[in-house]
Amino acid sequence: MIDLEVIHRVQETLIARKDAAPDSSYVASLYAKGTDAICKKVAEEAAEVIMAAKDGDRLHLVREVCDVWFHTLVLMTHFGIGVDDVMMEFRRREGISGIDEKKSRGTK
Ligand SMILES: N=c1c2ncn([C@@H]3O[C@H](COP(=O)(O)OP(=O)(O)OP(=O)(O)O)[C@@H](O)[C@H]3O)c2ncn1[C@@H]1O[C@H](COP(=O)(O)O)[C@@H](O)[C@H]1O
Repeated sequence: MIDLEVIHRVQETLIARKDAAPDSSYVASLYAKGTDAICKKVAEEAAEVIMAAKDGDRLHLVREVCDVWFHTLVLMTHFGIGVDDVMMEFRRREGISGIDEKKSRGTK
């Protein structure tokens, strides 16, 4: 299993891009366009994930999922949310997952 090191590394780059000139990189230009433009990219990439899921090409789907994760990471970084914040939320949900498992078995 590959750990989350790569995502942390990419987020470090995204943090550094906050101080970069808008025309110096793709991410810096997205920050300069603002929240609406970043959200639009997330929505576009999510739509592309759906299309890839329907065309049945596994590699295409992996690449589109990577695009949506990446643009979500840009959005998170724009709002000062770290990878660890989301990992903590996953861990919290793991702690309550027993309740959901019972529900899915119909035992309440
Ligand atoms: N992981 C990525 C990554 N994934 C996708 N993209 C870019 O996201 C853009 C949008 O993808 P699209 O499929 O919509 O392509 P497009 O139609 O050309 O894009 P638009 O003109 O519509 O915005 C493309 O330009 C991709 O190159 C990425 N750009 C950067 N990264 C990472 O972010 C770091 C910082 O990037 P820069 O700020 O560009 O140096 C890089 O070192 C990488 O690690």
